[in-house]
Amino acid sequence: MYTILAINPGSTSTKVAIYQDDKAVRELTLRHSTEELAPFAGVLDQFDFRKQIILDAMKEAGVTLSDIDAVIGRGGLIKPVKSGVYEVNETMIDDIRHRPVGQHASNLGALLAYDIAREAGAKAYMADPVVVDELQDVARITGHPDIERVSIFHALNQKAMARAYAEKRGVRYEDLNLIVVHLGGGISVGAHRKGEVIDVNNALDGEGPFSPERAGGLPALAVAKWAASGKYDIRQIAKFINSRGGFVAHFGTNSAMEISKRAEEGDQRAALVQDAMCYNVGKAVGAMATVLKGQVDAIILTGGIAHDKYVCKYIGDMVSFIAEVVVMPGENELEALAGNALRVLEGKLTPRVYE
Ligand SMILES: Nc1ncnc2c1ncn2[C@@H]1O[C@H](COP(=O)(O)OP(=O)(O)OP(=O)(O)O)[C@@H](O)[C@H]1O
Ligand SMILES: CCCC(=O)O
Repeated sequence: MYTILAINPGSTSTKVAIYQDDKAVRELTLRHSTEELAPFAGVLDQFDFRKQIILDAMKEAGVTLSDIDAVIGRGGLIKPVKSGVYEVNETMIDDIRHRPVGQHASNLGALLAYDIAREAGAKAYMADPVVVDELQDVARITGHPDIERVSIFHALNQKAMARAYAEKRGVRYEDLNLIVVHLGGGISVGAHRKGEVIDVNNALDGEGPFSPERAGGLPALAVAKWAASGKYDIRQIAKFINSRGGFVAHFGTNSAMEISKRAEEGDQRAALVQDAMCYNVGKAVGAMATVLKGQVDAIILTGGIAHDKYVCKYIGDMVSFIAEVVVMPGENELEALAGNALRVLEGKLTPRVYE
């Protein structure tokens, strides 16, 4: 029997699981409020804070470091890579520490996995990091040659949910066209054509719908004027876009659950902004339906906010004319991570090498 530690640092949460073969013996989701994360200047400064949560979860489960056979983390902003499982190596750690493509909680996934695996004398892996890149060429081009679109999205959960949906229907993921909408701290809407995400909004850097923490697409000239105003430096502007935008900017909270509650209780501003988020998601789904030329087998709504019936109905009302809307709330990330590590340990899968 193999013992696997799976680590998923999300933008608003830390999720940890301990698996013995394919059975979860402990699963923990700890949500982090905007105030709790505010003292940390950058994501990497949260290393000790997040590591302690993981060590506590292990202690509660009665699992010691020497029990661990593999550690697998949700991976971060490294160079664009193919979908798959990667062994965490020094090159990857060096890129995350010194040349990250940006700030994202999942940057901690590989670092924490590597650190804990080293202490446990085991190997560390990551699977389907947020930089999985399967964009079709035409989707990379923008209206200026200096700026190319890049693929940054919830690759692990989007693919895990798409595969789970295909399995439920008794077909192969590679035989379906799907639009997968991840509704989390960030929101990504991906066009999956026969197993490849040929277009998706860069969910971190100001594309697509706004979300609890991200500003989403903003008018470019307005942002340029903001930058030229001298009121903010580039780090502050980056934060407005990718961690202190959306609900955080409007209301000071990253909790979609709280905004939903406020809207239900009659707060009209909360209701309008919540509707605007849903409206933008609906529009993004419409765009991805055209990417798939209308040949869409299903639209999958997933992530933490997909628990919210109002949000799912709003989006569903806008897009159900395209295809069946399937709600798969939460995420399959820990299970997907642990399953990948198990296949490596059993010798059924050879991890890719990050260069
Ligand atoms: N039952 C629920 N109803 C409504 N919203 C919910 C519910 N549960 C969680 N959420 C909201 O979902 C959001 C977090 O979703 P999720 O856990 O998928 O994100 P994350 O993993 O922290 O970040 P990301 O997925 O962007 O990496 C929060 O805003 C939270 O308030
Ligand atoms: C997964 C990267 C995008 C985001 O968190 O918004």
